[in-house]
Amino acid sequence: MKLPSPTTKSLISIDAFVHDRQRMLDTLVDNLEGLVYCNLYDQHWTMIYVSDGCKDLTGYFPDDLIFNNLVSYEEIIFKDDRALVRYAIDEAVKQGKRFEVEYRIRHANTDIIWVCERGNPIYNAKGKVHAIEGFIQNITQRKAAEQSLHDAEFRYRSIFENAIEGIFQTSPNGHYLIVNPALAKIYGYSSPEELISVLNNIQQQLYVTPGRREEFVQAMLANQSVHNFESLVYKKDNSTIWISENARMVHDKAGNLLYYEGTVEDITARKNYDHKIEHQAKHDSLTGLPNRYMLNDRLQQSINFADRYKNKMAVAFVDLDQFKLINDSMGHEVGDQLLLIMSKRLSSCIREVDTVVRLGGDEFVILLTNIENVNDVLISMQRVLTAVAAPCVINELDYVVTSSIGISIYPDDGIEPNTLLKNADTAMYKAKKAGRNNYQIYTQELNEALTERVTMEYRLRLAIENGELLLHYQPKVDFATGLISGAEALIRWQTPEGELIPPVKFIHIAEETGLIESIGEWVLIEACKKAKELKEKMGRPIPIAVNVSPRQFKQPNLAQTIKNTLELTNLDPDCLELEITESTLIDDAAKFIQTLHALKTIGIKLAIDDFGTGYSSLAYLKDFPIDRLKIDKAFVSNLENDPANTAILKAIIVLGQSLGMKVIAEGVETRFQHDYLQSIGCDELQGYYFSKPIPAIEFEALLQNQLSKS
Ligand SMILES: Nc1nc2c(ncn2[C@@H]2O[C@H](COP(=O)(O)O[C@H]3[C@@H](O)[C@H](n4cnc5c(=O)[nH]c(N)nc54)O[C@@H]3COP(=O)(O)O)[C@@H](O)[C@H]2O)c(=O)[nH]1
Repeated sequence: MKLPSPTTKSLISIDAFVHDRQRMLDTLVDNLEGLVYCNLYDQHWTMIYVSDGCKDLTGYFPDDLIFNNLVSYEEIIFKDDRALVRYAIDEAVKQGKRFEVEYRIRHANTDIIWVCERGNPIYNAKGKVHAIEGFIQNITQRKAAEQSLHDAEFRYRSIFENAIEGIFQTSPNGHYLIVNPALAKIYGYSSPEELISVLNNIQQQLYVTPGRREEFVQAMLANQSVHNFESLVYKKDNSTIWISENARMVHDKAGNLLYYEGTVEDITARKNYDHKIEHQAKHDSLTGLPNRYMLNDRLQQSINFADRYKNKMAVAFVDLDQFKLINDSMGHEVGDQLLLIMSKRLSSCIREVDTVVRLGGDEFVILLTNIENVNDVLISMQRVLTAVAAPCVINELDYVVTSSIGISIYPDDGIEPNTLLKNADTAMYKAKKAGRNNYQIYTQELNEALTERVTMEYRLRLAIENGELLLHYQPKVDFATGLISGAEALIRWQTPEGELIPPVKFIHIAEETGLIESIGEWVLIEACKKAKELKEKMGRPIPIAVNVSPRQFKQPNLAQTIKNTLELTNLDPDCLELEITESTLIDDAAKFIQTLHALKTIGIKLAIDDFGTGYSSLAYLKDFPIDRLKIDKAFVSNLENDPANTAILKAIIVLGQSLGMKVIAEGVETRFQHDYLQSIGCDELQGYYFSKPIPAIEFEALLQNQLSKS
């Protein structure tokens, strides 16, 4: 096929096509979002061609810029950026390359606009640059976005770099990917880089507890994150600190685990403080020994141990015998030192696996574990007795204290911690009773005695409330006249069932529990009322003696109570006598004498009861403002069989009378005893020979009988 030769018509259509193409390009260029230009390579960037986009970009019409009619492009470029633009273009010209430069221009409305200019130099036939052509685009929005991204990045970097908490990313296989300076510092490294390169196996190098990293990973898998994951970790220098980690898992879009990221806080100070507080709560502040709070824990542990190894454990309740006396008389400083010494001695008597607990005051508990043979416990306790009783020097003075120890054995004497403690306490009580400085093992009989005692205490409280107590009176007879010279009021407990309980069965319980104080007051009032009544009925004073127990005697307000009672009952003081046993002075003789004088000033009579059996030193006797010595019945009752007693009786009578006291013998049961005592000059007698203690009404009848005969 032959091609048609060009005709005039076809030449016209080619022109038209060329023209159309130019128009299309012009349209395209003018509609571009930006400015297409061609300028001279001169100092004004003199524009020789500017597309219509000029107006939108710069606010100027193209004609304003062409040949710098109104403004040159150099002037439109933001002043501070002009050098930058020139440098970029100069470099491109030098190297014959395209250029791209971002800078600011000032819009005709004075706004600053970011633009990106891309262009290239145009060379003439001699290879000299005579123009630049290119495209300038508004990039203000992109720049703003970049800026805010940059700002945000800067802020986050600043947080990362300056955070106090450590921040990390770690790979699932235990390598650090990124750490901040704070984490490096927490772990003792000079920089994050050093940490990442040295600490390259978290599992082995970081955690003190083996398997802790595994626990971290497990916790992560379970919850996708960990919170307050506290661990002891090694620092670079191998010292340890406590940290708390909060971290989460980070996955890619496909759900694959990328890394863990989280924070680390050094909580060593808090942990130490918590530890200190916990230690304080569980230990005695003076001795540092575990305290009562810890006892149950340790006791339960020992029991568990005994169960596991099928053997026994022992609970020993240790009470220091003379501690209170030393503490009260020498002051708390000496008391504290004594306790410190004792706690060390106790600790030195036991094995590492055993525990000494200070319950408070002078009470300690020793827990002995892994006992194969109870004899071993006794050997340990003998060691304790010996260690405690060794003299200790405090402020250059020697102090000696002993201990009373009660022992209970698991499981023989109880399987519950409380039962074991209670039973050891019961046994300790028995050790005290047995004269102190000894140990006692708990027995069932001991428990029964204790139960009886507790029951008795309960019943006694009820008896006081229900008015079941009453007084019997035992006459005292004057040897010289044969007349009743007074009486001793002796308490009885009449139960609703009609049983008459003698005082030996309950006075000691009242004394131990403190009930004696209210009982004593009641006895005093009853006895004073009776003495007042008898004086009125008989027309002469019939003094009544009441027994004052050691605990009552130590009441600071005893003298005042007596004064009040005398006032209340309107009784003359010389119609009341107090009988005080010798054992009352055992603790503090000076205080004893001081109280006697306070009582004496009231005008009442005072008698030393059970004289000869107690501890009163004869040297003291002369200082006692005493009216009567009452010879203990032990010297009287055996008179017939033990003639040695005659010498003692004679001596007491001579001694008492020479000190201006009357001497009365109690427990006189036979004619022989009566006659003998009379023959050696005893002043008065009291005993079954004349009368047993009898109800008030019978005593009155006796008095009436004597009165009618006189
Ligand atoms: N604090 C208080 N103690 C009191 C009170 N009432 C009594 N008591 C004390 O109880 C102990 C026992 O008293 P009791 O059973 O009443 O025995 C007294 C007499 O019955 C007994 N006695 C008297 N004569 C004879 C005798 O010839 N033979 C003999 N075997 N016993 C006899 O002696 C007891 C009186 O002793 P004492 O007090 O030492 O004078 C006793 O210790 C009482 O003190 C009270 O109210 N408060």
